Amino acid sequence: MIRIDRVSKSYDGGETLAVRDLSLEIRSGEIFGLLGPNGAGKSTLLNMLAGVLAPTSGTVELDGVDVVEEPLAAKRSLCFVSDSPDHLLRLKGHEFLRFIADVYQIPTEARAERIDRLAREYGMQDELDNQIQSYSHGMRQKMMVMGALLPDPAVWILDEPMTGLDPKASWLLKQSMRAHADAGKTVLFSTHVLDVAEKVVDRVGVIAKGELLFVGTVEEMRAHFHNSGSLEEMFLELTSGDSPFAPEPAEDVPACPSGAPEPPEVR
Ligand SMILES: Nc1ncnc2c1ncn2[C@@H]1O[C@H](COP(=O)(O)OP(=O)(O)OP(=O)(O)O)[C@@H](O)[C@H]1O
Repeated sequence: MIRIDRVSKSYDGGETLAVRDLSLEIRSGEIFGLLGPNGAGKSTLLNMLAGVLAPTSGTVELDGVDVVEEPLAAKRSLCFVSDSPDHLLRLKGHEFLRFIADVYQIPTEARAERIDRLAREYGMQDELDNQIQSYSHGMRQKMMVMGALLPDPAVWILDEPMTGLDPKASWLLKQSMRAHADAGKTVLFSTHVLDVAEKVVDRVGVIAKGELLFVGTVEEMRAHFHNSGSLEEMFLELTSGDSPFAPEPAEDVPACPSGAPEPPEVR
């Protein structure tokens, strides 16, 4: 489970407020999709959850462990795929995966079998002896995803994980996400690919200008908007400047359209 309590993050000495007083709980056993336009604050939020960035204020807990107060314990319970798969580029594929296995103390007997299985699944068997810097963008992304799948931690945080993956790898990743959540673990990912999100998520959160505008299932979103259309249509409606949910509304704009039922959680 991920608990985010009144988290804010500013950059440039407070000039840019990337995440604003955001609270959210993501449950064990669910796949949660974080959606939002460019610059909405998704990566900033995910980096704070992963302990890469410190919040300016507020707290984050992973399975009850505070990410700032107990960084090592928190990191042990999570794997993070960032949106720039450019880490440890000089390592060869198998060195990178062994490094991950060491960090997460995966027993020797299990690691060879898991690395072999992941490499076969993602079609990377012939690449493991090559340096990651020689990989294409999609191959780097596959390697980062394999690194996240290897330790099987309680929480997966994936920042735009489908970007650059070929259809088979993308399908495999979706299957793995479902299996992970069905095993009672937590999967949080951000994406711009709304038709993928619609198929895979249990709940979505829509963020714009650092604020959460909606949290709920796609069905709840449809009921709220009286819309039988796609997630994409509702997303565009929700994040358009005209939306009553758009951040920083004029003071006389109501929080909900009149006559519309209250959504499960609208912020
Ligand atoms: N290192 C940084 N220094 C200053 N401002 C930053 C930094 N990183 C992000 N920002 C700003 O914070 C805001 C949120 O950016 P963030 O990268 O979190 O958005 P995002 O939703 O992930 O965007 P995208 O979908 O384009 O990846 C933006 O206004 C961005 O310009």
